[in-house]
Amino acid sequence: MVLEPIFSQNSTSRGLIVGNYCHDVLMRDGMVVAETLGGAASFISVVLDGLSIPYNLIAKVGSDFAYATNHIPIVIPTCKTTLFHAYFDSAIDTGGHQDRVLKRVFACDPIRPSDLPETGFDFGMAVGVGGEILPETLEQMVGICNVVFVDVQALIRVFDVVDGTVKLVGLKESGFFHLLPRIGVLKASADEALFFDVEEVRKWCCVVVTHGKDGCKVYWKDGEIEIAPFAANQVDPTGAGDSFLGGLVSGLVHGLAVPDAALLGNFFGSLTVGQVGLPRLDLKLLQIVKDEMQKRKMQGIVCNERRDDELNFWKHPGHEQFHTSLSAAKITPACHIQECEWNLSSSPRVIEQGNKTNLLINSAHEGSFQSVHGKP
Ligand SMILES: Nc1ncnc2c1ncn2[C@@H]1O[C@H](COP(=O)(O)OP(=O)(O)O)[C@@H](O)[C@H]1O
Ligand SMILES: O=P([O-])([O-])O[C@@H]1[C@@H](O)[C@H](O)[C@@H](O)[C@H](O)[C@@H]1O
Repeated sequence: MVLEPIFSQNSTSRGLIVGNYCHDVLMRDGMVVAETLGGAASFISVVLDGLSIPYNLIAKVGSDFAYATNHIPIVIPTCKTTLFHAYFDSAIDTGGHQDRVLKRVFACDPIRPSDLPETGFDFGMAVGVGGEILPETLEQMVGICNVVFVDVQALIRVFDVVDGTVKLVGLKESGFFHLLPRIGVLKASADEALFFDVEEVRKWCCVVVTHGKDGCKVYWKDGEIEIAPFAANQVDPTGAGDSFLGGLVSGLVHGLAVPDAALLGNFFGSLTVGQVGLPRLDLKLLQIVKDEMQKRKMQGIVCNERRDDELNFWKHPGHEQFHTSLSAAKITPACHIQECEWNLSSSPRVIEQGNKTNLLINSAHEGSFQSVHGKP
């Protein structure tokens, strides 16, 4: 298992995030309800910035790119920014992603090995959304990063040639399969995990499967463990997995054991589904999270003091308390979690400009904001 190197790092570890930013347009029953900055790289940035983890980010966009971001992307003047249209159908609302049809409308340039810096990184994150990560790019990443985290969506998404509908192919057919023994963690949603054999892949790398409102499960060569979710009022599932990965990696970089880091992943995933687009993280909340992470270290659960990689996969005493403390942070009155009081089935239109979000209240929806409290 190639996870050990990250345990020997500390919060000054430098990461490399690779994946394009994109424009996301969310539609409900044929109507545009929100336009937001997207791309796994942008969701992950929010979490890493919030937890003060330094990183370089390689993303490409077109000259139409509409947002201000902390990390400036490479602008390709001859391309448009990758654009996704996500169609939600309120007639089949399962509270997750199953009701969504996702179409890639434009694809910006792929990220090639020559786009990556030559210097070494403590960790890398291969987090493409529109097919921009090539096998040779991932190969280069595993060469320059001590440990690489991969979102399987970067490897197995294919796009219908006529209308861009996102489909998935088996990991074996993806052209990336041979690289699995060289990566640290493969993250997949439950739907994506159907496209590879977890029992086979866990022999080569740690596999984390996310289960929406039910949390996640971590598999490694000799064991597996379920990690409890956090309650959330889901209004938009987009980017939950990306924020999850940001939380998981941040936890590991800060020296948490794998179950605690995965819990942090669940925490940021739950914050993301409560908002449309990128999560807006309250500074007070982030400070509480950092303090709680620090407490976990003080309890002696410091992975970078352990040389036994295997031990880092099991829950240590205090894990449940860590969950309780993070849950409490979400409902601390001082922390203004900006969860929306409406969901995509009955929502005002949200337009993000720069890094600000505007709600354009459509008069047809006035007075019809749908409370999502009590939704699964
Ligand atoms: N409705 C929800 N309530 C609470 N947490 C959620 C919810 N949906 C997602 N999450 C959190 O976000 C993580 C990723 O969500 P999931 O839907 O599994 O991934 P993806 O966004 O990649 O499809 C989950 O493991 C969970 O921790
Ligand atoms: O995780 P998920 O919601 O299936 O997939 C998402 C895409 O649909 C979206 O276009 C993009 O902005 C997100 O970063 C993420 O990749």
